[in-house]
Amino acid sequence: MTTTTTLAQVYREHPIHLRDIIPLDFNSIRSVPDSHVWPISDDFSSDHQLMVPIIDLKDPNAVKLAGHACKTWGAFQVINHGIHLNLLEEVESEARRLFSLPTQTKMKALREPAGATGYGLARISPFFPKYMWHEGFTIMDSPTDHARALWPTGNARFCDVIERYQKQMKVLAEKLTDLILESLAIFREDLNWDVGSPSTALQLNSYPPCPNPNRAMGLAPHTDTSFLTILYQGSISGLQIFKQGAGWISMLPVTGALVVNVGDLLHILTNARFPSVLHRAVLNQEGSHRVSVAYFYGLPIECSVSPLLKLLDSGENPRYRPVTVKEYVDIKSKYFEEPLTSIRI
Ligand SMILES: O=C(O)CCC(=O)C(=O)O
Ligand SMILES: [Fe+2]
Repeated sequence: MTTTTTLAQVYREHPIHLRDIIPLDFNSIRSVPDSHVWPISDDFSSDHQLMVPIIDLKDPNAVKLAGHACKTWGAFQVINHGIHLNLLEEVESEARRLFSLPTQTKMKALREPAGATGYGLARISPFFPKYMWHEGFTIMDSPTDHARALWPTGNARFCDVIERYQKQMKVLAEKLTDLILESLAIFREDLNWDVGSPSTALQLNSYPPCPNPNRAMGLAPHTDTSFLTILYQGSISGLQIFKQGAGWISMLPVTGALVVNVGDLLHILTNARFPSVLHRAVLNQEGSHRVSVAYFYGLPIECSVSPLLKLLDSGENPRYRPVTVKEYVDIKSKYFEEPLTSIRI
């Protein structure tokens, strides 16, 4: 008998303690509690002049530029991506509407300990000694169940915007995947991706105004478990990526642009030629409430991922053993720090 697993089912095997799910009641808090105080870091505000590439998808050189950006940065921003600014603004506004609900209402959609969707802290929280100044809302497939809990009498607008966004993100993620594969001279036929549909998730993030933004962390450094991630961050900065030799670089918001991050699965497939980018979100110094919307695009859960031999230089060995997406998500849920090391050959 074959059973098809879903991403949510993989997460079910890694229950999280409620204390690592329930966010702080940010509305009632006047100072940063010790549980949320991070060691002072002098690198929160990065003054590097380096600029992550902005790629125009209509540029005839887009393929080459995307390949170069993935290789040297593990990230880039895209413009002319085909998603209307209106829809980006609508999804941001729905996210703000959700996070502005009273705490008791948001708690009605709280993620369950063994759950994958709903309101709560980031999944990476248990791996850090301090809590983040963050609340999130995860959607997989249909948003309706949680939306009904949040707005029992009227949730059509939220669901409509989210569903339109999910649909368009999927189209864009596929377009970006084709672009990236083309930059590597890889054809879809070289891959074994026809074993199900892509595993995707939509993550709404909220970073409420913080009384002491230099002592708290928005979202701690991590790489995404996806193949690639498409992030809308509105007009408030906060996202930073780590670049070897340069340190933390701010990803400055560009009106209407979307951030594309290389995720772990693309990292494995390319034998680290396109490295998954370490990134974090720091808090806004001016006390603005920042929200962001991340679309994680992953490969089918049963798909086996390994470095493509076609990409290896002569004498270069594959660094990673083959893993299925399910197995990799499982490993990352257990060993947050070194998931890629644990599959090294
Ligand atoms: O809010 C941001 O800019 C980053 C969000 C992020 O990295 C994530 O949701 O995985
Ligand atoms: Fe991320």
